[in-house]
Amino acid sequence: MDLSLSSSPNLQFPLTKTLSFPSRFHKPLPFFTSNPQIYSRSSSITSYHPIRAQTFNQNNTPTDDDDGFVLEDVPHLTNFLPDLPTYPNPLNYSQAYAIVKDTFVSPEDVLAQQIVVQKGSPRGVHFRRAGPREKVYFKPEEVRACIVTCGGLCPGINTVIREIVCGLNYMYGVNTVLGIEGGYRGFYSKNTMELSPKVVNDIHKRGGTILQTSRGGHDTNKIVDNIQDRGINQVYIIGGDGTQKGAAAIYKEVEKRCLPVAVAGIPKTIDNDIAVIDKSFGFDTAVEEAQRAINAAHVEVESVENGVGIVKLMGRYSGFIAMFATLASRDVDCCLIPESPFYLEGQGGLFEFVQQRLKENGHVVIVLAEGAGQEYVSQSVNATEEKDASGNKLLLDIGLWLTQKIKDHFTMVKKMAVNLKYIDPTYMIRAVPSNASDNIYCTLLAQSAIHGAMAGYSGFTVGPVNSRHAYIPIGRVTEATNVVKLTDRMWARLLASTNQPTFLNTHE
Ligand SMILES: Nc1ncnc2c1ncn2[C@@H]1O[C@H](COP(=O)(O)OP(=O)(O)OP(=O)(O)O)[C@@H](O)[C@H]1O
Ligand SMILES: O=P(O)(O)OC[C@H]1O[C@](O)(CO)[C@@H](O)[C@@H]1O
Ligand SMILES: [Mg+2]
Repeated sequence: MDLSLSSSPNLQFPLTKTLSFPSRFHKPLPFFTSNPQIYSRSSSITSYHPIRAQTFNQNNTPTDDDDGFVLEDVPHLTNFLPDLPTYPNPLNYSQAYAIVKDTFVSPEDVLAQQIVVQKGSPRGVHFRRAGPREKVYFKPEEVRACIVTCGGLCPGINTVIREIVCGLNYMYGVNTVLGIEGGYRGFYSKNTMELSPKVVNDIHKRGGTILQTSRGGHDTNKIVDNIQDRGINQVYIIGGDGTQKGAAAIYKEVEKRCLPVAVAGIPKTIDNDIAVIDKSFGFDTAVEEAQRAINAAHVEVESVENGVGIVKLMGRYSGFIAMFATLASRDVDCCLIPESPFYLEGQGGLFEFVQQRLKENGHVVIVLAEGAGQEYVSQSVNATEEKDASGNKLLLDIGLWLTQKIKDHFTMVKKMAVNLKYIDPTYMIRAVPSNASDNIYCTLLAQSAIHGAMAGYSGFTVGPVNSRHAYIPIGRVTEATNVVKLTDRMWARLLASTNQPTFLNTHE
């Protein structure tokens, strides 16, 4: 199966033409489509359509033996700049790669989205494998890269920044990397920070982001104007689903203006709510850090009579942190997440369960994701819907609400004194530096993003798909939110571990 693109870095273009950086008012070239005989490509990365790859026989005639193989490919700069010159990859001369057997990823390497398949089933969706390519589309000395961090914090952001700066420098000899301060709006409202391996050397030991972050303030035109004005030709964008949507908009504008600018997204979200990728960086650290809060709750409630510990963890729409922290801890009696509605009163309800555990064990620990039961809180406090600067709904405090409900129920209805301890460690678990495994993960993400940008890919998000890193079209990761699927086995594993109610009974 020939997966080479007429527009991909397969050494198909002569190295003769040098391309000057177009001015901001450069007239856009007509949209370049790749050779339809070889491949058909979606012109939009935001509305996402899977594309079927076509196979060819030796006479270059299309054949029909692709077994349902679909490649969801990422854009390449040559889509709209077909004459971009290429250069040998500097990794050819890198000591680090001197004895590596296969330094370069074959253009034919792809990763399957589904690895559990049945005999005879279609081969399904694939993504381009991340990694260094034989030819690059940038001269190292001409690269002016920038990094921006947007959205909420997450352990590991500084590690990604460090590894982009060091990777660009040590692997590709790039000396100019600018830090955009304060998120998207920093492009047009702040000065940049010069980043060198020396500047970023030990930032991975700190939580947060040395570049600062923000919500809102995404003005695509102003951002791209600024990219042009500063002569930036590689943009590394670290952030969650909102940020990746912003990255897609930047890519579209760059494409419209026909700028030789690679736009690479690195997915960041403590909630692990980004689709397609195996998990997001910082998530494991957050789960580990959450253990400390759960442990504290357990110690507290074990040491008193009728102790009820409530721990609130992050997770707006996705209860992954709560689910994995519960599974890891084994001190948790009940885990409540946004995906699984619960109820308090009656048979199979939370009150009944709490009472039963108090009777059996003398204490109970409840972990809840911040997005759980929002409908109850908003009803009870009659709240108006407030949003943050990015348009995300501001959540009401389910932890406080539940604490009060349990207290009222047991003291007033059951005439039973309970000892309630409510712990809200939400910001603590995302402010810590990343742990060892997340640091390694961040390094791979950064290096994969660099290889992709240097190879001329653009408008992509990098991330692991079935443990191997892939270049994923941005639209593919933003079209849906990754949530806990109650019908998958993992939630069943949690229920089997805690033996908590499923809340599936119709409640009276
Ligand atoms: N649809 C969109 N188009 C362009 N920009 C967007 C869009 N949605 C969000 N953004 C921008 O992306 C940035 C970050 O968005 P947001 O605050 O939603 O965080 P996030 O990236 O989703 O991260 P997290 O949810 O993990 O905190 C903001 O600057 C916001 O303006
Ligand atoms: O208060 P902030 O910084 O806007 O962020 C809070 C939100 O960010 C997240 O951590 C996602 O980044 C959510 O879990 C949480 O609701
Ligand atoms: Mg988000």
